Amino acid sequence: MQTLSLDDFVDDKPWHDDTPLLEDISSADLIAGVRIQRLITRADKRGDLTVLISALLEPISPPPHVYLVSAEPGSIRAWVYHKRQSDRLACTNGDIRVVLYDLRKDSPTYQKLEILDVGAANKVLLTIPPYVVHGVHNRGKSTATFVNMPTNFYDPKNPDKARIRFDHPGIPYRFE
Ligand SMILES: Cc1cn([C@H]2C[C@H](O)[C@@H](COP(=O)(O)OP(=O)(O)O[C@H]3O[C@@H](C)C(=O)[C@@H](O)[C@H]3O)O2)c(=O)[nH]c1=O
Repeated sequence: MQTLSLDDFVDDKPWHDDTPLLEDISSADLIAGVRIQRLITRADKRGDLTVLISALLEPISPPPHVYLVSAEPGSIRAWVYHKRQSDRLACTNGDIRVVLYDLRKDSPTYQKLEILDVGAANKVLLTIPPYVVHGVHNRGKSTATFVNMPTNFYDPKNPDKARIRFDHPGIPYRFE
């Protein structure tokens, strides 16, 4: 049997398909600075692959920190905002509602509420800029996961996270 060498491997051929990678889901009335990009899943008989973020088509701020959140059915993570980082939530499974609220007094969308239902039926990369208040609710009957690829690393000695209770009356949304 001839000894296998690296040269015996065959390089993948270039390929292209018409499904745009990370296409913006245009919604003119989004809260200022929020971005929603559609995630594309490519499947084959072995399973599937979904690109969560890529610098292929445009420069990105490379994520210095990436983590996976598992949300139990009915669980609520709200309300939070970050002062220095943008969150980049890749939601690809489950039935997740992300609620955004703009309390930036100088924002053109000040006091705008945004309700986004994402996950298996609407796979997205959601970019949430600093100071935009957000909450995440797993409305499904099974555990859901999402990946966060924030623009800053998380420092336990100086967590960049400000919170208020999920049912604060100052935010015009009730998690049910
Ligand atoms: C963010 C983070 C938290 N942790 C720890 C802190 C804590 O013990 C546990 C859970 O962290 P938190 O309570 O901050 O995570 P949580 O409040 O569940 O926040 C998550 O939910 C959504 C709404 C977000 O906006 C993200 O910030 C995401 O971190 O994990 C890390 O070890 N590394 C990290 O990068």
